[in-house]
Amino acid sequence: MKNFQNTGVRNLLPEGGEAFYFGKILEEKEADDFFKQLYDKVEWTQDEVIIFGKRIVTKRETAWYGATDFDYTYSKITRKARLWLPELVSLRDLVKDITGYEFNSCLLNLYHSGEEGMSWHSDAEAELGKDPVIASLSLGAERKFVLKNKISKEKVSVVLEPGSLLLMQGETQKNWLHSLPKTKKVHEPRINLTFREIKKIRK
Ligand SMILES: O=C(O)CCC(=O)C(=O)O
Ligand SMILES: [Fe+2]
Repeated sequence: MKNFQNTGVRNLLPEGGEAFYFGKILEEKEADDFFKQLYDKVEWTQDEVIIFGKRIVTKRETAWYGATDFDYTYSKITRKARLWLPELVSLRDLVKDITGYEFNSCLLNLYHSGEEGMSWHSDAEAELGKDPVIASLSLGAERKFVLKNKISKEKVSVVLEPGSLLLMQGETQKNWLHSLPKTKKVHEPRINLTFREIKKIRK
């Protein structure tokens, strides 16, 4: 596991995991350009989720990309990942230069406004293996991201700026949940990319 403390990047979590906020790793213009390219080029799809037995189509849109067309299951539906776009390769490589980690897949989320968010969860799918490393890059609107300890319920929040990077590693997914709260204050869209390493690729 990599340590970033000596680079001046602080672990936001007091215990039980590591969440390093690197701040902006892209200049404003670059972040804007990536936002526009991805907004247009990514094959966004709305997810269907079953809540209280009812099939509901989420407003938030998602997409999976990666090195191969592996199968992934998301809210109980299995789909095939799409192959890397050039923009995603550039961002993946940038994240690798900064963190030292290699990733073979990326989940993208498009939140059209503050009315869309993501509820409490941890990224602990079996495909990711034990103690996954997840690099989260944000574009577009600034949004608050909150981590909550599963036992003590202690909360830690951070504002994810456009062009910024957050890295979760160690036992973060085991001990902490995270969410992107809805907010009435944000009217602009946001794209989030979470780079992940799928350990067992199913095709
Ligand atoms: O949009 C975000 O910042 C969080 C996304 C997230 O938690 C996920 O995709 O698992
Ligand atoms: Fe997540």
